[in-house]
Amino acid sequence: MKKKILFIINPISGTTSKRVIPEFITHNINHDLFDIDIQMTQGPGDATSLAKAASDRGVDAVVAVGGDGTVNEVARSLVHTRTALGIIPCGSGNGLARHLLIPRDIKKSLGIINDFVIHDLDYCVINDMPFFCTCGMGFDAFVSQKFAEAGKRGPVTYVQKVLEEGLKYKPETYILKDDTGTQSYKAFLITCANASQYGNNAYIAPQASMSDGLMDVVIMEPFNVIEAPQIAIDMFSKTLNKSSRIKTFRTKHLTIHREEPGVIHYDGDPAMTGKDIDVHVEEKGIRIIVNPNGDKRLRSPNLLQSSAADLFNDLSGLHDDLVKQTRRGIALTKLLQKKFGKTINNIK
Ligand SMILES: Nc1ncnc2c1ncn2[C@@H]1O[C@H](COP(=O)(O)OP(=O)(O)OP(=O)(O)O)[C@@H](O)[C@H]1O
Repeated sequence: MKKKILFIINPISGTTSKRVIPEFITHNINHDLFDIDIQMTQGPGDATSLAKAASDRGVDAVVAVGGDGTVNEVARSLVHTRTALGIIPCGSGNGLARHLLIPRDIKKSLGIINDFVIHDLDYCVINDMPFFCTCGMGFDAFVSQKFAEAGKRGPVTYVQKVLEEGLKYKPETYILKDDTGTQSYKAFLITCANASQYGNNAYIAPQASMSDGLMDVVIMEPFNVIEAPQIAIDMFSKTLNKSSRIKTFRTKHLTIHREEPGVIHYDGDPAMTGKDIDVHVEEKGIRIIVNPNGDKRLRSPNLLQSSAADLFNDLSGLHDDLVKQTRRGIALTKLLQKKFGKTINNIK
């Protein structure tokens, strides 16, 4: 018997027109294996209700044709059901698709749907909001809010926003609690990562896995202007875990307390929360059509990237030591000046 697939297209995702996509899907899907239906969303939230109705009537897979926002809207209706999530990446960031090594070439990503290899993978929940890629608070949530307000789409706008706002952003203090204990951090941002990247190959948690039952918690501590470019380079070279300004650990369940209520993001969409935030993993809670030929080594840094990151972080450590020693030197000089000043005054 043929399997049933519903394709849900978000016409405003990404920067290119989706007009020809229905025809493209109809031409390239394997009609010997699948009966398909294609629907366009009319507005935000539409993908969630369309996917829920499809899952309720026993459709085998719902394919999100869009970016991480569309994937999130579809996937939240499919968790803990038999209906699998498929992705044709057409957004601006495509974080989950990139993590899963699903190509942005529509013909190739349709080939993956035709292969129909399904894995049970993890997803996470922040308060009561499911996310599949990353959630966060601090600077990344602030940027996602600015991005949503800007109303424009595309990576150039996003980078422009990051650069404009990054210079003004003030770190906050967060108290993190998991089964190993409680720790307080002053942080520029905190990300909980189910998958490895924000999108656009910005790897916030290069070693995150969607099949380990754990999330990677990434704490980015405040950094100075000299360190900022290297942090950006590390993010795009998959070597952020080597940075001295990054603390990471893995857990199943985390609570976070911050001084004031504020904005968080889940899969790039902003939302307001109170001072207390709860994040947990739902192990193997969603079925996803994966790329059976994806080369996982592509998620690791190459030798050059890895060595460059090691070298910079050694230099950065040296710089910190020098700063500390200079501070100690200044303090010692002041002390000596005080002592000698007194002695000289006494001699006088
Ligand atoms: N027909 C529609 N008109 C307006 N907005 C829509 C429509 N359908 C869906 N949306 C909203 O569009 C938003 C953006 O979609 P999506 O995240 O898929 O694209 P993107 O932002 O370009 O990609 P990415 O998240 O990968 O950067 C979603 O949050 C969704 O709620």
